[in-house]
Amino acid sequence: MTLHAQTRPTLNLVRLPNGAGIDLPAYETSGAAGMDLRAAVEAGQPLVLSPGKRALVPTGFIFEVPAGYEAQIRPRSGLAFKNGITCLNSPGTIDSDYRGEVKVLLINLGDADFVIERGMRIAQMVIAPVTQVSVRETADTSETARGAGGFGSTGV
Ligand SMILES: O=c1ccn([C@H]2C[C@H](O)[C@@H](COP(=O)(O)OP(=O)(O)OP(=O)(O)O)O2)c(=O)[nH]1
Ligand SMILES: [Mg+2]
Repeated sequence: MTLHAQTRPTLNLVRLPNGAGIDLPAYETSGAAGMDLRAAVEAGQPLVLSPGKRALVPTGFIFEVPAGYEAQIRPRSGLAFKNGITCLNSPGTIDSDYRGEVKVLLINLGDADFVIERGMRIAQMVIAPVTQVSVRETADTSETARGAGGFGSTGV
């Protein structure tokens, strides 16, 4: 089901000079969680990512993430599966008070050069609500059945 447009928060964005002609971030299907982001590398000067290398890829936009939300930059599964391309800091966090260009930190975990052309869809961005908490130091915690068990404590 498509979230009705009137109930959607608005993502204001500013196009930077290097973003000229780049498609706006968009949901590729009606129920998509993420909007695809495109590489704003220079036309005719593709970025070649060799195996094991990483690069900060510009998107050409400043996003004004609404207060109370964050933007998560996540890999595209197709690029990950076919080419070993992923976001090194996945999910990347775009703060609602960030006013710089959004960039995508890609790494090539595959075994071949990966060529990033201008306009290529390199990652996806999910807008998600966040909660900020007040921090209070206490002497002890409440007791639970789990206690300090973790990291496989419940078995396989
Ligand atoms: O994939 C990313 C991750 C972050 N950012 C931008 C937006 C974000 O709001 C800012 C800071 O990101 P983060 O908090 O993850 O990085 P940091 O290393 O903690 O830097 P800072 O000290 O600036 O917070 O950098 C991006 O453009 N792309
Ligand atoms: Mg930070």
